[in-house]
Amino acid sequence: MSNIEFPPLKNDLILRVLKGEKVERAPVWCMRQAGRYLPEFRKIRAEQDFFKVCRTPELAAEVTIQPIRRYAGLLDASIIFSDILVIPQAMGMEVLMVPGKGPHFPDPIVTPADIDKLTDSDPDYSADQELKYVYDALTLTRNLLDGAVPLFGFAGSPWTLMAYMIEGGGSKTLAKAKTFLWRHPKASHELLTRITNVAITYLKGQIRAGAQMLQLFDSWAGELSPADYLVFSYPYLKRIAEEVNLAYPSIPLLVFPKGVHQSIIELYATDTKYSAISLDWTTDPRLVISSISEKMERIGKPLILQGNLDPTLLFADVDVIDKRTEDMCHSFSGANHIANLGHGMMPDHDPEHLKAFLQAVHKHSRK
Ligand SMILES: Cc1c2[nH]c(c1CCC(=O)O)Cc1[nH]c(c(CCC(=O)O)c1C)Cc1[nH]c(c(CCC(=O)O)c1C)Cc1[nH]c(c(C)c1CCC(=O)O)C2
Repeated sequence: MSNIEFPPLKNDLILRVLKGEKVERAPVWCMRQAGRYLPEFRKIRAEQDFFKVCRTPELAAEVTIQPIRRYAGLLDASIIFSDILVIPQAMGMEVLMVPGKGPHFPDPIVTPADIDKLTDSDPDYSADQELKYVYDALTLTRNLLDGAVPLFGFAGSPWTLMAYMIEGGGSKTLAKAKTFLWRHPKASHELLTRITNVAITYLKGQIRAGAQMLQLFDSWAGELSPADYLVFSYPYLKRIAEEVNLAYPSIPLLVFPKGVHQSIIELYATDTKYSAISLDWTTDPRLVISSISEKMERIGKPLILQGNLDPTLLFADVDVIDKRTEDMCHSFSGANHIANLGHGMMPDHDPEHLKAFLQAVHKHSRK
């Protein structure tokens, strides 16, 4: 935990759920809750480059707190405004955020020799130094939150980051990244190991700076077959949880392996140090709960699941949002539940519809 003294926490609902406690209602937050669907965010982005916001603690803190302010009393967690791609940047790669298009790497990894250009193998390399601006943003944000809600830190999974570093941006098929795996398995494992090492340092640094929980985003998990996932992604995420948990056993770790199969979700629940697993909307929580709750009881670990409303449901009418959120909350009964969307907020979502979702969770998840 952090040695810094912070304002006392006023809402610890999500932290109690993550300890396995039974609580009065499901805590709720949303992936990408700070973002372009909020006019107050667009106002800042109209004047500032995306990574400038990430690198300026005052701006990152302001944008992190915007949804907490707007939805006062309705959100139960904040997540530091940053991006998973700060790790590739911290390893020496250039990443631009192109308006309307998303992330762009002008000089992606094409051959195994390109891995040698990454800076993390330099003798005087320090991931903590490269990423200090995120630590500063976390410390400032935690102070400015004044204990309203706990603060998440996060990182991308090694596989998802490797895929971006090779694709050079978004992709429909990940053909380049996967071709690299098949052609260069040894270099792939070297790259994954190096990203893992930086991620572990980075996540521990986020805890020292004030992060109270951490989420690992494996957004491109579902692009790998279950067998390949067990070779190229799962072992690295497992190791991250082991090493962070060893250093800071009281900090809860969450993992979002988007699009994976049931068998992988079960492995995360039973065989890793992750406290909670975030489900996307294509997974039926009832199936996860019915197939593993007995085993979880035997091993003495609570089953804690996060999710999983289809984000496009926020485009529906508010009465539909209310009903579908009620169904969603019920589908998690039998597990400790953290309500969330099954993926992030979208730029054209209506802020009032997010409010309807948050209110519906408060209404329908009461025990
Ligand atoms: C894959 C991924 C990225 N970034 C992230 C992921 C994992 C989660 C997921 O799968 O969505 C994680 C992320 N990105 C951002 C956050 C901030 C915290 C929060 O959740 O509110 C978090 C946790 C801000 C952001 N990251 C980005 C934005 C929008 C960019 C802008 O302001 O112009 C925000 C608010 C940009 C980004 N960053 C990334 C992409 C693909 C894009 C473009 C998407 C788009 O344009 O909507 C990479």
